[in-house]
Amino acid sequence: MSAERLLHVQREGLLRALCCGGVAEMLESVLDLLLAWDVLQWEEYQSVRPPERPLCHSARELLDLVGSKGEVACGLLLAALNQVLDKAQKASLSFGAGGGGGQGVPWPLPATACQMLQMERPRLVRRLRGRIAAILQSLVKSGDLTAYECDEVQLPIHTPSQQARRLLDLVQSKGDCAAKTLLRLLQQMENSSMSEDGETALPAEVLQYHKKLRSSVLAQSLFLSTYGGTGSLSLDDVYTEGLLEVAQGSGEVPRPLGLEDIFGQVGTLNEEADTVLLSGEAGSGKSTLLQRIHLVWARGEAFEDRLLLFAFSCRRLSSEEREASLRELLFLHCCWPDGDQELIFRYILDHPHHLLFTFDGLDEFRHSFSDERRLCCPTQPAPVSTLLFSLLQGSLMQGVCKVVTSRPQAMGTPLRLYIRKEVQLKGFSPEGISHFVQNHHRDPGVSAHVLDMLRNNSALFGLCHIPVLCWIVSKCYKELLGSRGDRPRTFTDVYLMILQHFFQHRCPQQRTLGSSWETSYADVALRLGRLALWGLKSARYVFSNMELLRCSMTEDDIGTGFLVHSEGSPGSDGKHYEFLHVTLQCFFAALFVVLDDNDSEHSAIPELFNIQKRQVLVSRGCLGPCLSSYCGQEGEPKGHTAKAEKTNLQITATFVSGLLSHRHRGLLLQSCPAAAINKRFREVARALSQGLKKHFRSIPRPVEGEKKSMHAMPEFVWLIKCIYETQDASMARAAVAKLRVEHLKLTYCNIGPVECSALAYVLQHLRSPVGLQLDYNSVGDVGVEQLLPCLHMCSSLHLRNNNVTDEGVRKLTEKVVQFENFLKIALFNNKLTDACMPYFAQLLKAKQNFIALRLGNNYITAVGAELLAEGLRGHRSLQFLGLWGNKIGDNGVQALSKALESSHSLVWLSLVDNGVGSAGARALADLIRSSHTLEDLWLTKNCITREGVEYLLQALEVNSSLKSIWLGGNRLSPEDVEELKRRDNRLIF
Ligand SMILES: Nc1ncnc2c1ncn2[C@@H]1O[C@H](COP(=O)(O)OP(=O)(O)OP(=O)(O)O)[C@@H](O)[C@H]1O
Repeated sequence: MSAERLLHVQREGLLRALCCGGVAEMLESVLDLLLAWDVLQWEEYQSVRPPERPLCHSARELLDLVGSKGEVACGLLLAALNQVLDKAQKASLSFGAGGGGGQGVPWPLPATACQMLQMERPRLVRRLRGRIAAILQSLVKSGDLTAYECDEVQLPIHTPSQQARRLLDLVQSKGDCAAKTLLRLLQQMENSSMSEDGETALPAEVLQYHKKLRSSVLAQSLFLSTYGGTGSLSLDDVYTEGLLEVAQGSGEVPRPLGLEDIFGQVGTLNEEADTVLLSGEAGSGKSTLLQRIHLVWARGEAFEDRLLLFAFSCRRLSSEEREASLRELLFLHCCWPDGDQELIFRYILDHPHHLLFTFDGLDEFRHSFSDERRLCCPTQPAPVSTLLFSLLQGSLMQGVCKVVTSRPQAMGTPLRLYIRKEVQLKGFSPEGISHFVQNHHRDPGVSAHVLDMLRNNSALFGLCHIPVLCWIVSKCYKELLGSRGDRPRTFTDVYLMILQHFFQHRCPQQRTLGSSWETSYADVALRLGRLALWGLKSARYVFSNMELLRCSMTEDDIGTGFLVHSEGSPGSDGKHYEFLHVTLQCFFAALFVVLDDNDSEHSAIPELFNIQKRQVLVSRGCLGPCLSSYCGQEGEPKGHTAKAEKTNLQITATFVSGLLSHRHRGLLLQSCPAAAINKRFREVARALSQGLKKHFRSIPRPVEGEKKSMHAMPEFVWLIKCIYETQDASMARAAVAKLRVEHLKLTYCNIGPVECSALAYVLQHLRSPVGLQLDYNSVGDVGVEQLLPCLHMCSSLHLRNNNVTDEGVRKLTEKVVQFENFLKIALFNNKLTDACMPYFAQLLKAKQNFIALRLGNNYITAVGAELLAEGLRGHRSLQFLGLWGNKIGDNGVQALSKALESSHSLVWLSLVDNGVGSAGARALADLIRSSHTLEDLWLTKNCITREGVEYLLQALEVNSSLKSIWLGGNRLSPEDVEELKRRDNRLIF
């Protein structure tokens, strides 16, 4: 279709995209390109540009104007739109052949500096954005601009991009001399990486503000809040590096990152966006990591290019009900300037690249994201939600780096569009756990004891990968050492331990929780639980004194230690409190759901578990009536709808399952009648069974020739975790009794060791074996160990990208060697070395029905290949062997080929990117000669020369089963390739 026609038929969609969110930036960026490509003349540009006219008028006029200029102009407009619009906006539009972005057009070189300003306009706008004040100052000094013109350019109603455009227009109107000065100044600044202030020193007021901000951030970040502000444990003493990875989809292989990488290029998905998302499950350490960033910045140990750091808590921002401008937000919420406010704010606006904004806990922000209103003006008051979202998506303070933390599921698609990159926090590694415990217990005897105990209880060790649980376990080590009988292995077990710890701390003479529960603390737990649940259902995590009173909380209740002081929102009166950690709030909420007997007619359980009805729960469901009498009205600010955070409700439901389990019945029965407990347990069982059935019903019919497969969603994993908490084998058996699939896919489901324990607990009851695909998770060696109990029901195990090491392989192979059904392993992209090759060799020797071994992208060398060859020699069933991206070289290939010569089963062999040369090719030729089964041989990206290919060709003469040898990326000239292709079309380059 012609460009003219495309413009015509898509007019409505194009207008919508150009006016998206009522912000002019999209249209103005398109205009920049059209001006640069000479599609628009200067006068035409002036006549269509906003803000001289309403945005939609400008957009319509632009389409009309370009439409009247013919096919080429229309093509270039489409190309400009293709460059400027984001992925989601482009999804429903077509850009025709000009969609390449106008980059192939041979533009003449600019003859004058003014022409340069015009032709380079889009890039210059970007380059100027953070340097406007400095450039203006220099241009005034050089006499090219007046102070009045300077002020005009910098009017605060304009965004930095608009200011850059106004500056360019102004300088262009002054002529070539001014244009040359501007280009020179910009170049000088970039070359010397000078600050935006050019040669002028930082104003004294700004310096003073910087110092004040530093000391305030330092004071706030020195101690970990979990410790109830006791100040006894500084962040320095206890901080342990967590595992950080860039999210999938960035095209990069995940590798552990350091703090600096959060701000670097690695993993960038969207160059134009400024917001970095730091995501992780509950308690994985997001807030602590942010606190670490604050601390090292405040001490001047890192991120020195960020002069000012503004740290926000979304929890606190949530309770801000007044409208505020950006200026108020910065000064009131972060640090009040003692000096000239005007000057400091001006500095902030002019130096976006010197600022860092952090927003902790976006999942705790009570208001939904809305794209309807975007704010550009930094002095205009607006609801805090509008301010926050305008900052995150960049219409406000473009160019400022923002880091926002959130649980993964809480970050909806609309906001994800504005994410520069996502960095995932995966909790502690096994070494991290040891490090944390040693930091926590400076007495080496105690830490060794705790670690020993963890090593002997792998389910608990798995839980400790989540830092908040590691903290609880370390804190409650005495309770743990004293625990007899049932060893703690579930979330609920661990949280009951902290309950016991705090209550016992209040009343040391009572030795066990059992004896004190009913008499002393059941009422306290109920009051805390009521407050906790009320908070969760309306996404409240900070409570005023008044709210505590409404839930009948006493000073003594507060003294138990589960609530800690919180700052509340600025300007709010009286003391404020929050739970030690939000997961503890979930635990108390669960206690309330399980124990409260005031309203036995209305059980909260069905709603808590029912995913679809969950929004109802927030506004008017069963939890509403049973709580409102205690806590009064919701008190939502007008125009806002609060939303309960779904993962917190899921965590609460998980605890409800655990508390109702038979193991903890004794405890509950002291405060609640048995009939009520039994009824609630039945409700949980029903809800879980219905939830799973819903998943099973959604399994599509298998495509012909393919296995029946279920791609599980994170919600499925949550249901399985609830079943694990119940520790009820019959429930686990019933859960999968009707699951009839051959393949269970759980990729990208945030599966760590804890989830592995739960999966194994349930999947061991499957009726027939499944292929279990756990690619792209964080299973690790501990997770592998947790999976062992279900491997007899697995036909294959896929663990691509899961941090598995040789130790994990040892445990895995030792186990699966006994299982007849187990036929395939895929461990692409893990941390395997030569040391685990004897385990695979042994597996192959012992299992003569094994089919596929895929070990690509690990650290296997010739030594490992030789060890593996031991197992391959004489093996009778292996069909697929994948060693892509290792370093086995010629020697390794020689050993493998020799061992495989006797194989009557091998169909597919991959040795891509392994440093294989012609000697290796010669060895493979022998294998080809002897094999009657091999069909595909992958040798791409090696260093095979012409000589090596000749060996392969000779062997092909006597082999008719081989269908293809892939040879692209070897040491062959284009002429060689052409000739070789002709000699045998099974050679593919
Ligand atoms: N890197 C770390 N070093 C030491 N302790 C840590 C670390 N990360 C987390 N912790 C411990 O775990 C607790 C919970 O961590 P944090 O609050 O940072 O998790 P989170 O991911 O923000 O949780 P949520 O999503 O539930 O708010 C901390 O208070 C601290 O005790």
